[in-house]
Amino acid sequence: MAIERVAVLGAGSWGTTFAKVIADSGPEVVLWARRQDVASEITETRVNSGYLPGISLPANLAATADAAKALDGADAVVLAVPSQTLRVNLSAWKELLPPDATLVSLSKGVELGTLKRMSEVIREVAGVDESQVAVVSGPNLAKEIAVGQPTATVIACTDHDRAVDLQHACSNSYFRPYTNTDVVGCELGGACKNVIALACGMAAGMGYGDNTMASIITRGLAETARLGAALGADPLTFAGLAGLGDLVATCASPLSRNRSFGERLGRGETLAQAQEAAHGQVAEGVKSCSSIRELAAKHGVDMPITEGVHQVCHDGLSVRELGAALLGRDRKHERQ
Ligand SMILES: NC(=O)c1ccc[n+]([C@@H]2O[C@H](COP(=O)([O-])OP(=O)(O)OC[C@H]3O[C@@H](n4cnc5c(N)ncnc54)[C@H](O)[C@@H]3O)[C@@H](O)[C@H]2O)c1
Ligand SMILES: O=P(O)(O)OC[C@H](O)CO
Repeated sequence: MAIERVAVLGAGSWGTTFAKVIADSGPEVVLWARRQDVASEITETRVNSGYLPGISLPANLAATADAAKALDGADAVVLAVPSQTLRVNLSAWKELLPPDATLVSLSKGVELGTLKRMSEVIREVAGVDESQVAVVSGPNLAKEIAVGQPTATVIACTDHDRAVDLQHACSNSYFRPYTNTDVVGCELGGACKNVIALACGMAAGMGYGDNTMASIITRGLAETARLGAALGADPLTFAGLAGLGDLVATCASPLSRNRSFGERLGRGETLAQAQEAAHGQVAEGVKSCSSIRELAAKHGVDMPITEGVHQVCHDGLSVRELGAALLGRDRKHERQ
């Protein structure tokens, strides 16, 4: 089914950027903003200055603070809120969802408490089959895409035809989406890389260079792939855009909120100071390190970097102690 009208719920960095990507690809887009002043600013000036200063949004992108208006007649509903808030937000929108619309998750995280992936939360709250839920994940730093820098991504859905419809709706001269049916692998790649980026940031903040970075990225990918194997993901997904691609972009970029957050901790700032510097924007890994750690324990998977990041963020371990703990572990084979 051709997608002609899309609702994007969440007007933060990625929600606003992805709304622009779709509008630049052809469909009509209505962007829902939690705050009326953000919706009004976009309507009146075509700019969301709080999240994407200087970026002019296209004419086929409308904004509203009324979710019913955004959702009316939508062929696809894109969910662009922080992962730990998805359940509450979606519960409020549930009765307004058009029955056959593709529900698309942009959020990268694992829910605290339930240990569910975002597509699982969507299925549960909206009461839909897995074939109706898609996930977008890849090396997608919003600020680069907003200025039209070339980027690829993955649209994962167990229903390949639905993924292809969505692929058509967001393909343009600067954005190239690939499809994949491995929803589990794509979601785990997106959630876990935030935690690994925190660790890379900590190392950078301590003054360590590229060898340390590459070591954390590679061993971070190894532990992500181990969790994926336990949860039935396709191992090859982790060598793709939603695995290695996103991991490299997030761990290396000063634009990443997770990496920047970790860097502040590495320089000796407290969690509260790093949180204040984020100006209300989410560094998803700070919460997801706990849910991913718990998910790994539940499945008997060893994730030492995730464990260490959790201890730094929530148990008072210092970044120096984390480095020593990781290097002091038992020696082992690379593929264990
Ligand atoms: N920014 C990026 O480059 C990027 C890229 C890919 C994926 N993501 C993922 O997309 C999701 C959204 O990220 P973002 O960058 O748009 O985040 P953001 O912090 O920039 O914006 C979050 C948006 O959600 C809204 N929101 C609704 N309910 C909320 C609540 N209870 N608490 C806080 N905000 C609430 C906010 O008003 C805001 O519009 C995250 O899971 C993130 O990991 C982000
Ligand atoms: O800014 P971050 O760390 O949330 O990362 C943004 C995107 O997920 C990169 O793909």
